[in-house]
Amino acid sequence: MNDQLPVWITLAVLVLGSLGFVGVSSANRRKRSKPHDETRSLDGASTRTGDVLVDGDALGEAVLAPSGDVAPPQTQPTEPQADVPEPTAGRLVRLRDRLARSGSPLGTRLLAVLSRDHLGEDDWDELEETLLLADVGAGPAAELIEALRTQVRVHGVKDAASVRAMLRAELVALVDPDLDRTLHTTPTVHEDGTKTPAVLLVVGVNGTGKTTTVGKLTRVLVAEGSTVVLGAADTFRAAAADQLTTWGARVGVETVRSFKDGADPAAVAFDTVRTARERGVDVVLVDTAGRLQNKAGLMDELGKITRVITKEAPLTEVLLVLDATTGQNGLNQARVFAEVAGVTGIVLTKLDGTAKGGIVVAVQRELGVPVKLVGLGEGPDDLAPFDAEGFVDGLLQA
Ligand SMILES: Nc1nc2c(ncn2[C@@H]2O[C@H](COP(=O)(O)OP(=O)(O)OP(=O)(O)O)[C@@H](O)[C@H]2O)c(=O)[nH]1
Repeated sequence: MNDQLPVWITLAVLVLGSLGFVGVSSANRRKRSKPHDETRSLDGASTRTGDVLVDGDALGEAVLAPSGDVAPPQTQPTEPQADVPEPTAGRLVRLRDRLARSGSPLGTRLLAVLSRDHLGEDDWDELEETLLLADVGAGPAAELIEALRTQVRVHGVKDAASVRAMLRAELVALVDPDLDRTLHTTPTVHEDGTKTPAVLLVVGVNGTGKTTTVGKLTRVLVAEGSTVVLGAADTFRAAAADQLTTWGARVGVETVRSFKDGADPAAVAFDTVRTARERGVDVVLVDTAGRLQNKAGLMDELGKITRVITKEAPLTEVLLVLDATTGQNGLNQARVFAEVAGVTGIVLTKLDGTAKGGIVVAVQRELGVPVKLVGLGEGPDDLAPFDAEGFVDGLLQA
């Protein structure tokens, strides 16, 4: 036995040593994983966050209301500021490249016909057809043809440069440079120094690009020096809130959201605006679900969201997001939203994916609301403030 003592001692040391190693290693793992398991919410309350919450496991019980369908909205902590968004000036110039890639653009075809030596009835018909195919709409197309006919009668068709100048002037008039396209994002600062945030509600049919637009617009506002809070009131599609949170986190902006599927979107919207007020934030952007079940349902949902928001702060903009590639079909759906939501501006997305730039004109005419922003791609900074001259130059130079 005594002979074997050193062997036993050596074995005991080895076993204890390896146990010790495992213990330290686990402790380190726990330490490393702690930030994922527990962080502070905007309210300073300790909540568990991270991948687990996104997966929506039993953790929900810790952060959701114990009973009832409506979950209290949660604020999602953000990662350190990572991106520096591009300035917005000059972004519309990209339209030219994007249109050039979309094949047989409107401007090129119009110029080709107008540059012919003697314009006969067939040529005018061809011009009108080109405008209709580009979704300009029957009324505006007829108006433009009439104006061009008058110009040609008075001045004649001369060199390419004057044809282009004539077409440019008439297209700019059609798109209407006098419409007020200001995006109202300025908060109201009161005498006592408190602030009422500007509140922008973003509505539209699903898949048109609402969440992406809110994300891109957040970047624009951050680049301009505003503080922003996002509200994920699209509680219909769980991934929409995750998507929005990611957009915000990339520029250090926080998102108010619920972790319960189908939670009341109005509750999320209300909490977002209240959070923004309490924190003295400049702008609130509220993303909504695009369910167009029926007009009454939509009216109920958007009506309720609007009512609860306005208890905290007036709505400064209701932006209708419209997919430029859906043409007349999209317009019909947009009309329903415009009727129920009191739309103040249009965001025309996916303009990069269509040669039919004429939809800008049709949309403004049909809805009586100006296009304020255009989406020119899927990139984070592919959102441009819209102006008539820049847009027409894009069409004609493509
Ligand atoms: N090419 C292009 N794609 C865009 C543009 N804007 C959005 N998209 C894409 O359109 C798709 C739908 O965008 P979302 O932002 O999820 O649309 P949504 O309206 O929020 O959809 P729901 O949440 O289902 O209502 C995504 O793949 C976006 O990348 C744009 O201007 N150009």
